[in-house]
Amino acid sequence: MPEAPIKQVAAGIAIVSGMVLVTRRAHGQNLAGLWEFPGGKLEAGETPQTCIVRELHEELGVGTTAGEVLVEAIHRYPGGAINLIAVQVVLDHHDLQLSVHDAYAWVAPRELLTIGLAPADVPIAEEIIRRHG
Ligand SMILES: Nc1nc2c([nH]c(=O)n2[C@@H]2O[C@H](COP(=O)(O)OP(=O)(O)OP(=O)(O)O)[C@@H](O)[C@H]2O)c(=O)[nH]1
Repeated sequence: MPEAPIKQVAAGIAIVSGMVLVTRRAHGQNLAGLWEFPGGKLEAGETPQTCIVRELHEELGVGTTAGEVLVEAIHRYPGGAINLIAVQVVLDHHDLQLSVHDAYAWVAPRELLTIGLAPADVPIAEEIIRRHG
């Protein structure tokens, strides 16, 4: 069988006072209980930046200014591969309204590897630690 194409996924990296925003995948979702950087799959015609602005509005009820791509990393899950594109973001405010996740947290960069991140996120966390840890 031909391999499915790699899904392009944008993830927002928001850092405020040295702390990084992470969100927890809710019960019933793929990878439930694991922490991730909020975001989602690119739709046709989207850049990582336009995608992350749309996703953070949908998922957290917040406007965002999207900046540079920090790093991207391909990860192969049993169901197919994703290319996780970490986009630096500045949130308009920090009063977040969750709609698809069941929790959010601000964590120190070096804590990222201890909280139970989705496996695809580990190289992203390592890059954040290199730059901000
Ligand atoms: N947004 C986001 N998704 C991630 C991260 N790490 C990671 O493995 N993923 C995976 O990338 C995909 C993102 O798609 P999505 O946010 O649109 O989620 P979804 O549950 O609708 O996806 P699905 O079609 O796989 O069920 C999911 O399969 C999710 O598990 C991350 O840090 N942020």
